[in-house]
Amino acid sequence: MPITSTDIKDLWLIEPRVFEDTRGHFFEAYNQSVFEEAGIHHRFIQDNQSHSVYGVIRGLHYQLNPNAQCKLVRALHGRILDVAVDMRKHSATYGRVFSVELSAENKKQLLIPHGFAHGFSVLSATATVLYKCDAFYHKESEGGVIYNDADLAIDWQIPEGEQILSEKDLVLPAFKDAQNNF
Ligand SMILES: Cc1cn([C@H]2C[C@H](O)[C@@H](COP(=O)(O)OP(=O)(O)O[C@H]3O[C@@H](C)C(=O)[C@@H](O)[C@H]3O)O2)c(=O)[nH]c1=O
Repeated sequence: MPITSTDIKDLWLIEPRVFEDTRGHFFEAYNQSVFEEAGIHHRFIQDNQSHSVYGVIRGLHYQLNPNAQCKLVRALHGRILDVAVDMRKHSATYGRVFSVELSAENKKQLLIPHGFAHGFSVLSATATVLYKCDAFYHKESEGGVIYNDADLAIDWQIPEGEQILSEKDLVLPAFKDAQNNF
């Protein structure tokens, strides 16, 4: 299960080793000891799953400290563009956007640490996304950044007229005004 660093500290890309045979395939979707060996120490305690149609953009979301969440994200079905934004004020990459396509086919996973906003867009007809979290959902700690923030300038790879967002996500603040205790 190769775990590779990205150009943002503590943000990791995981590509499981897939075993194919006449029956189909097998892979370890998560193995705590492999992560520990790579120096990544998180204890996942909640799994979330969502299903969305083409054009949906969910995000950008985070939970504030002390309820910040590390997330290990993958697509069980379909293709998504997964996006993480570094919100750690003292980080050398503060405000940097990282995006990667995660799909049922490429089986890639993104490990997003505390201090990041997270979102994704759905590139296929439908997509099912599963992410492990190391902290429980805490509604009062929820924070967010507007998906079309001018400074972040994220390309969600969905034409403007085809983007679908929740009412909640349409009124999130700009990156520079977002609540941030990271
Ligand atoms: C996130 C979450 C939501 N909910 C409830 C609240 C609400 O009624 C319903 C749908 O919630 P939302 O609209 O916030 O779902 P969604 O927009 O999919 O929110 C998620 O977006 C992605 C990008 C993330 O990174 C997640 O952390 C989470 O914020 O589910 C839970 O019960 N537990 C949870 O952990």
